[in-house]
Amino acid sequence: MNKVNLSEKQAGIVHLEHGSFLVLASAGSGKTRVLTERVKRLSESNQGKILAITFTNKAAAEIKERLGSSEKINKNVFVGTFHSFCQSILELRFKLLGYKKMPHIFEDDSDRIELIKEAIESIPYFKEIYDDLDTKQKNQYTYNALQFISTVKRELISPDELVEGSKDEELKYLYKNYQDILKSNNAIDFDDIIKLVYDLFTNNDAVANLYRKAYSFICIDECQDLNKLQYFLLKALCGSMIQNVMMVGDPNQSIYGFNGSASTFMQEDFINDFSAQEIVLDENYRCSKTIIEASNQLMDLDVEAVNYVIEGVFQIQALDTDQDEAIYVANKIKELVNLQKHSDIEGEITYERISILARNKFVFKNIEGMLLSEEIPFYYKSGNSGIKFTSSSMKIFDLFFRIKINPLDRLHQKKLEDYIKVRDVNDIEELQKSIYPISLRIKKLVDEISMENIHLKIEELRIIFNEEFFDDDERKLTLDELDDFNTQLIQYKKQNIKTSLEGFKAAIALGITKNNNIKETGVCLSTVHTMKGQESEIVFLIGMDDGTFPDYRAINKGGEELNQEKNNTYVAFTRAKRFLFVSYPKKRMMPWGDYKQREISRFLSPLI
Ligand SMILES: Nc1ncnc2c1ncn2[C@@H]1O[C@H](COP(=O)(O)OP(=O)(O)OP(=O)(O)O)[C@@H](O)[C@H]1O
Repeated sequence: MNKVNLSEKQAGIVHLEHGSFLVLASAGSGKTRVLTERVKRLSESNQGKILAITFTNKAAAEIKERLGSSEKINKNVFVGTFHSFCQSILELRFKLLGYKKMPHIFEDDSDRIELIKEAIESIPYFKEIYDDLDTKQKNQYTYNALQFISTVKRELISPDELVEGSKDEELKYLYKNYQDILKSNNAIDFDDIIKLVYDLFTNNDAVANLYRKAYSFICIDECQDLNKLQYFLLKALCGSMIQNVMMVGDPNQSIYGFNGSASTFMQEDFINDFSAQEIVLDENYRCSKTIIEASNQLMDLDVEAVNYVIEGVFQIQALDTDQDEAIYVANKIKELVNLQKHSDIEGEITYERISILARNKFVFKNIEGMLLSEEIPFYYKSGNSGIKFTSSSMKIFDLFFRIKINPLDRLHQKKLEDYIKVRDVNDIEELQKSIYPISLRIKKLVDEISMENIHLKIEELRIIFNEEFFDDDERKLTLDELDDFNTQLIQYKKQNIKTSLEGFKAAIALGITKNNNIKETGVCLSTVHTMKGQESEIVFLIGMDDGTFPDYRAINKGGEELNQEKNNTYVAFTRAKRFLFVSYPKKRMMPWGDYKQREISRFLSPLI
C-alpha cells in the first residue's frame, strides 16, 4: 500500500477513541485502508491490545504488511480471520473442550464426504435409504446432509431445537454420528473451529475473561458477511467488558447469504447490542467516473466520484455466441496491450493489469481456450484454502505426515493404504514399478521428522525425489510442491514464536502460510467471489446473460438470493479502476450440446 493522504472523513474514523462504531462504506471508499490505519494508530497509542479480524487471509496479510513487524506491533496486535483467531485459542485450550490431544482440521471437502458416508453406513435406517439411490442421488444426499450439519452449526441450532417428527429431526442422528466419527479421528471441520471457541467462551467465564482482559479494541472488516455463529462468537468474547468494537462493511456487497451471512448482524444486532454509532463513507477512490455512474445506476446509489476527472470506460457488448464472446475478449486484450498507454491509466498497460471476472468457473471454458490459442498468458486467482498436493510422492508425504501428528486419524490412514496398495506383493516386478518402495523411504523420513530437524528432512526428501525414477514432468511437479511446502514452513516460523508440527499443519489447512505476495504473471481469471476486496485497472465481466448472472437457481428462488446476485454484480463492477467491459452471448452452448437463446442479464437491461 502506498502512502496516501486520508480524507477528513477517513482520518476522523482513524482517530476515533473509545466506543463502538459501524462504518457503513460503499465500494472503493477506503474501508480497508481506514481500518488498517486505525489499527496502526491504536497499536502505537499504548492503550491495550487490538484484535483485527479480516474476511480473508489475503486481507490479513495486507494489513500485516502495512503495519510492519516491530516488536510493539507483534505484541499488541492480532490480525487474522475468525478461523485463524479461533484456531490460535484452540491450540492452547483444547483440553478444556474434552480433547486429549490437539484436534486436527479435516479441511478437504472429500474428507467430509467420506465421514458423512461412514455416518450414513453405520445407521441402518439411513443406509437403507442411501443404498437405494443412484450415484447422482447419492451425491446429492451426502451434499444435503453436510449442508444441514453446517447450517446447524452456523445457526447455533441445538439438536433439541430441531422440530420433532420432521426430516430435520431425523438428520439430527446423522449429525451426532458425524460428530462422533470426527471425534474418534481426533478431528474437527471448519465450522467446529469457531463453534468450539464459542462453546468455550459461553461455558467458561474464566477463560473468556482472559481474552476480554487481553483485548481492548476489536476491529472487523467486511461485516456484511458475518454469519450468526461469528456474530455470537464476537458477543461471547466481548461479554460486558469489551466496549470498543469497530465494524466496517457495505450491505450492498453482501454476497455470502448461501453461507448463512446477513448484513442485519452489523446493521441491526450490532447497533442494538453495542449501542454502536453509525458513520457513513460514500466517496469512491477506486473507480473512474463512468464506472461509478454505472454502479450507481445498477444499485440506485449516489456515490461520489473522487477521481471525477478520469472518465474511464464502461461498455456493454452483446455477442452472437459464447465462443464469439471469447474472441471479442481476447482481441480487446491484445488491442489494449498493444496500445501500451492511455491517458486514463498511469503507467504501461500490461496483461497483469487486466482481469476477467465471471459468476462461475465454468464460464471461463471458452475464454481459457482462446487465451491459450492466442498465446495470452493468464492464471486463475486462488481462494483462501491451503495446499493441495497433486504429485503422488507429495500426496504420500502429506498422508504420512498427517498420520504421524495425529495417530488417531483413521480416515487418512485408510486413504494412504488404498493409495499405496500393491495388487500382489509377491510379484517382485510389479512391486518395484509401484510407488510402494518410495513410500517406504518417505515413511522412514516422516517418522524421524521433528520441528527441530524439519528443514533438514525436507532436504533429504529432495535427494530422495531426485534419485527416484520419475519422468521429467513428475519430478518438476514433485519438487515444486516440496518447495511450496518449505516456503510455507518458513512463513509459519516467521509468524509464530511457539511452533509445533501440529500448529504448522493447521496453519497450512487454514491457508495462513500461503504466500499471498507472489506476483502472478498474465491476465487474472477469477470468480467475483474470489476477487472480493481487490481491484484491477481493467476488468472484463463476461457471461452476463440472464440465467448465468444472475444464476438460474437464484432466479427460481427470487427474494434475497436474487438480491445477492445483484450485489455480486455490483462487487464485480467496482473491482474495475479505469475500464470495465461487460459482455454477454445471445446464444450459449449448453452442456447437452445445443445452443440456447439468451437474454441480457436483468440487472443490465436498465443500463443500456
Ligand atoms: N484517501 C485516499 N486517497 C487516495 N486513494 C485512496 C484513499 N483511500 C483509499 N484509496 C484507494 O482507493 C482504493 C480502494 O480502497 P480500499 O480497498 O480500502 O476500499 P474498500 O472500501 O475496502 O473497497 P471494497 O469494499 O470495494 O473492496 C484503493 O486503491 C486505495 O488505495
